[in-house]
Amino acid sequence: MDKRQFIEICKKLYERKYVVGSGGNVSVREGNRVYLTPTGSILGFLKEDDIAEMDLDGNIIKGKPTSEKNLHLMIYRKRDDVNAIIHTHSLVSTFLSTINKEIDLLTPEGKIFLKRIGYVDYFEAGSLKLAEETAKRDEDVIILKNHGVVCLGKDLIDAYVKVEVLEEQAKLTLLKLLVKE
Ligand SMILES: C[C@H](O)[C@@H](O)[C@@H](O)C(=O)COP(=O)(O)O
Ligand SMILES: [Zn+2]
Repeated sequence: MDKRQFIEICKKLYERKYVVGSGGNVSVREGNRVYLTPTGSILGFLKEDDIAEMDLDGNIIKGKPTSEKNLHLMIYRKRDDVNAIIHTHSLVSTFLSTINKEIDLLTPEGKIFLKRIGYVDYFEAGSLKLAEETAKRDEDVIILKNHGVVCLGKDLIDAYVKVEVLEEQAKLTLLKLLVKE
């Protein structure tokens, strides 16, 4: 696992304000091992040695993994094609979920990179129910109502691009709502 890239991506998510404070979490799967951000960590300040480790059965090998570890593990167990998961609190993507507005895929970027968006009702952060309901979806981009987003990728870069393109499509959707015809 490329720990340098893992840390770099986490830093980018923080610097570009897809998360603030200790929000958000990231994981990468390699074989039976899953590498995750530690619970309560600030993604912009992580060091390689902070990265927690689990196996797909849920055994903790190193550190204190994210409180959303069950969400990450349940998705990996169901989706062999997914090797990276990014959960953020992207502002506009999350805001639109608070007013029950779906995100329109308004440009080729959205159609090409996001394809379909799934929606999950509000369930308590870190709960098994949130993990179960999110893992039920078959999209690669999932909105967690009144909470944030989850983007799945074949690798970390793939998941990261989805986070960025999703927030751009959310901003376009908001602008469209604000502009009176
Ligand atoms: C309230 C939590 O921050 C929740 O939003 C969780 O989903 C999150 O984003 C960060 O939790 P961890 O620090 O446990 O990864
Ligand atoms: Zn969260």
